[in-house]
Amino acid sequence: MSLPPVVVIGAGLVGASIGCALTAAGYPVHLRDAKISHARVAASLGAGTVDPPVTADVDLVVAAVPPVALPDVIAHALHSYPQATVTDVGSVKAAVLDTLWRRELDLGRYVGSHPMAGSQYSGPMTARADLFVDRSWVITPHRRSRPESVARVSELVRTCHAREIVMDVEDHDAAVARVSHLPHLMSVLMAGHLNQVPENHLLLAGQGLRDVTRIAGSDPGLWVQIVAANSAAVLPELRSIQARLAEVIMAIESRSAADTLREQLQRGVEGTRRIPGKHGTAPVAYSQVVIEIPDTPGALGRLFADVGKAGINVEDISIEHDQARQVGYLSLAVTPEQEPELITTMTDRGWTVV
Ligand SMILES: NC(=O)c1ccc[n+]([C@@H]2O[C@H](COP(=O)([O-])OP(=O)(O)OC[C@H]3O[C@@H](n4cnc5c(N)ncnc54)[C@H](O)[C@@H]3O)[C@@H](O)[C@H]2O)c1
Ligand SMILES: O=C(O)C(=O)C[C@]1(C(=O)O)C=C[C@@H](O)C=C1
Repeated sequence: MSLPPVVVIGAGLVGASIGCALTAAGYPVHLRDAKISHARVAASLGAGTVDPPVTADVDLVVAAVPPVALPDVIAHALHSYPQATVTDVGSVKAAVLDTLWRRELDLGRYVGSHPMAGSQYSGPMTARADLFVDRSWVITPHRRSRPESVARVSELVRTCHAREIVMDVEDHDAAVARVSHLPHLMSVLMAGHLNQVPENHLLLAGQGLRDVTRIAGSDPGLWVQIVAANSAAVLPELRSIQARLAEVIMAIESRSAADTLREQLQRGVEGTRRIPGKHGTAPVAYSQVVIEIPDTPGALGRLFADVGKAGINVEDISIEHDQARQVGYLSLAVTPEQEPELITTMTDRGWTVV
């Protein structure tokens, strides 16, 4: 039996990634975007088709547009696809729902959601079918959401191989202020500070700086909307960090305050340990295997092929470029048990393990 059509409105990073995951699972996906070129690029990458669907057959609409456009797009979708459950993937939930309530719409078929996966990139070119694999995906039903619509969004989450978490909108917004929006602003402040660092000092940048600034490369147009929509939850978090920063400054200023500084550093260690592992389980300490790769076309592909042949499950990767030599360093995170096998396999295949 063929699966019912899904419409994805907004064929950017998140929308096109959902389109790719649904297409891979056999769903016919119809892509819509204010920029037809985005929908076409997404279609060419396997996210669906730009052809219009038969409206009455559509059973799910996913709104993946920037936060300010969400209320209009959701309201329009509820009207245009009368049989469909409508969900959105916006990063902030309460403001959108409040706007929809004020319009006095029948919201029974609307259930908000938010995949906790993305990147610093925008647009369909950066879409990936596996973006949501093992990531949390929050579903935020409201008091009028129909159970069958909630179930339809759950199925979307499962199809994208994500891990469902159900929350109400206020709790969701408080949580993302802490684990997404505040970290984003911290990264932005750190990266912005680099504008006053001379170039010869930047040459010394290692992985630490890259780790804390990656997300600062995100689209400011999107993030100004996210922070504005969640300002009530973000402000107390910022104030709390402001107080901690003042404590750190005082501790460093006053030579006798080493204990205060140590306390802050220890709090940091404890905080990192509280971040759950990939599957929502206790965090796992992975081993990092660093492999030197020549800066030549195809080198990365060959390396991944060799890792694949070894049958080793890589949990995370990062690449650092050597500023002076034409090489890069690929860091592969694997379980401590797999580390010796990976090192042996890669060395046998002629790679330099650093
Ligand atoms: N970027 C992330 O990491 C991330 C992660 C999870 C959720 N989100 C949320 O997902 C949504 C989309 O973010 P993104 O990163 O994919 O952005 P994006 O810029 O990559 O894609 C947004 C797409 O929506 C299109 N669009 C804009 N207004 C439209 C309208 N009125 N009608 C139809 N199409 C329209 C744009 O042309 C673009 O193709 C946002 O609400 C964001 O909060 C983002
Ligand atoms: O990994 C990243 O690049 C992200 O920042 C993704 C991230 C996050 O903070 O986790 C950013 C905003 C979204 O609303 C959801 C996910």
